[in-house]
Amino acid sequence: MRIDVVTIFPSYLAPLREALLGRAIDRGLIEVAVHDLRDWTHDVHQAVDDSPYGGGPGMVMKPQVWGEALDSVIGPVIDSPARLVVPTPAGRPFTQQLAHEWTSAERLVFACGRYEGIDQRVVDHYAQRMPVDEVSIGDYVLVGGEVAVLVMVEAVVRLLPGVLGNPRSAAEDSFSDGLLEGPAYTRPEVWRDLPVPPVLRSGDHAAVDRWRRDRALERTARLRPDLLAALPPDALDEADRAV
Ligand SMILES: O[C@H]1NC=Nc2ccccc21
Repeated sequence: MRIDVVTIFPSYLAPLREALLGRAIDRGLIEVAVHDLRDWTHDVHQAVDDSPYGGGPGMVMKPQVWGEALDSVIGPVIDSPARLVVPTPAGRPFTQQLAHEWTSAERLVFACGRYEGIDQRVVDHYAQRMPVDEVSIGDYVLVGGEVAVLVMVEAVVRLLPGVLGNPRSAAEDSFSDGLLEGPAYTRPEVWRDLPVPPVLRSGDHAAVDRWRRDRALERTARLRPDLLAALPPDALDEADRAV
């Protein structure tokens, strides 16, 4: 998978080259290119934004600059293998399911908006030619899309074959079965007078699996009842319903 990010703060994306993602790049599992939007400005001030039509606070990013940048980065959009992703608080929610969908994309191109966003005609123009997703990572407002891109790239790349050491990890994520993960423990057996739940040291795998499922159901019911409500009817068996 090739990932391109266009931003006015390229250094914000430096973490993409660290740790797990950095290793995925080194191993050739992904290619990552970060582009400075200002490279496509032609004025001495390298202006990328302007006042909003209709008035109002803040600034809107100029369509011309974005058009030149995205044409250059995406290349010929006819039958382009790329998806254009525009992080915005006014977008559809980014979810684990969307992360899985994007793993089949040959290319992901992220357009990082700052200020009050990007002139809508940029999305409208490219949406006529290729898949464009306006996506939010949550109902709060960040200063720009760069942090959202870090979140989304990590969520997608970790799902790619070969990236995680243990593929079971991705299969057993929170949300993979629609529930939150239950609590996890490691040595020592007792820490500050707090013991590890004995069942986890019993060696009885069926009992451990049941215990973990019960804790996940309890945690989900307590913290995310919406996830429980969204489960398909056959997702919970009789033992689950007893929790
Ligand atoms: O992903 C969004 N969530 C919240 N705030 C944002 C601000 C700019 C771009 C994207 C987002």
